[in-house]
Amino acid sequence: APWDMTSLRCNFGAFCECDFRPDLQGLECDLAQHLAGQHLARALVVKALKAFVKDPTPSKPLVLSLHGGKGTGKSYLSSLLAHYLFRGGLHSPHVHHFSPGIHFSHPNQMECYKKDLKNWVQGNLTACGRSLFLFDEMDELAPGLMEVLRPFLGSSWVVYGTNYRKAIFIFISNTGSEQINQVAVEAWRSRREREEILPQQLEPLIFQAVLDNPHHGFWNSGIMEEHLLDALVPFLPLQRHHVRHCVFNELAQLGLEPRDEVVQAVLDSTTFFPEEEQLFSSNGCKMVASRIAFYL
Ligand SMILES: Nc1ncnc2c1ncn2[C@@H]1O[C@H](COP(=O)(O)OP(=O)(O)OP(=O)(O)O)[C@@H](O)[C@H]1O
Repeated sequence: APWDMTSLRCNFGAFCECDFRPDLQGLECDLAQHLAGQHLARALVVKALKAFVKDPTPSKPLVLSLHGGKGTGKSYLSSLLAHYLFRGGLHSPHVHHFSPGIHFSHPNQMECYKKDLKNWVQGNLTACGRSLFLFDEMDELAPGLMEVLRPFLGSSWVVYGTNYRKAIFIFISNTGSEQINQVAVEAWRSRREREEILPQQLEPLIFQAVLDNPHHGFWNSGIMEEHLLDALVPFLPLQRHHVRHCVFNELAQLGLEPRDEVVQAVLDSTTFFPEEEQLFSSNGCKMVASRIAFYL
């Protein structure tokens, strides 16, 4: 319709919430029930979101960087987040997902990518301040691209008529996973509970790992140095019982009862590290869905 009230209201950028419909209680419940073994990620993300959503005029966008090994739940948590924040979830027109292999695959086109990305982010923030930008596989991003994002992440940049400070940015990578895994292994060896691992213990390790990784998109971007990230969110390696939890989730999703032989078959085909103790799944829960499809 020519007088669609939502688009009319959205011209007044500062008041526009577009299809942003945060249900943080729903998110908390879902995470508590379904996200296995990530007490730190859960607490950090929920805390950051609560503060951000309740503030009608945030001083900067919410910027989260998720770190951890393969299949530990980074993408899974991101999709739940989109689901509980936006009507339409990942399919909302205000949720933008970037993958280097798909969107930035030709290194010789970097200048075009930079220009396009900047225009895309700016254009979408003009259309709706409540937008979510999700960047996958940050450690495979060509260097230089993230520089164009830097102005959007801080508190000083202004676009006329938009409130870009209401945006959410999420960056995902495996950078720091070795350090995180090492802490988890050491905790186990010194008989400390996994739940005793504190975010303060991991944060400086992840920070340094990003600074030291020339393949990470933040390399030389100034984003780390200027502390534009609101949280470095660690994902711990998953133990046997967490993988079991993933199998139960997956079976429930398919409308099936838990079955011991399926759980056992998935666990038997999972590899664990370290070599001696066989504590943590090498691929987290990544193979669970396809293995189940195979064993059913
Ligand atoms: N902690 C978890 N709790 C419950 N399910 C999980 C968890 N981790 C992974 N899964 C399941 O495994 C699938 C794959 O995990 P996901 O894509 O989130 O991994 P990732 O951390 O993003 O890995 P990668 O670094 O390889 O992209 C998810 O879709 C989910 O079904």
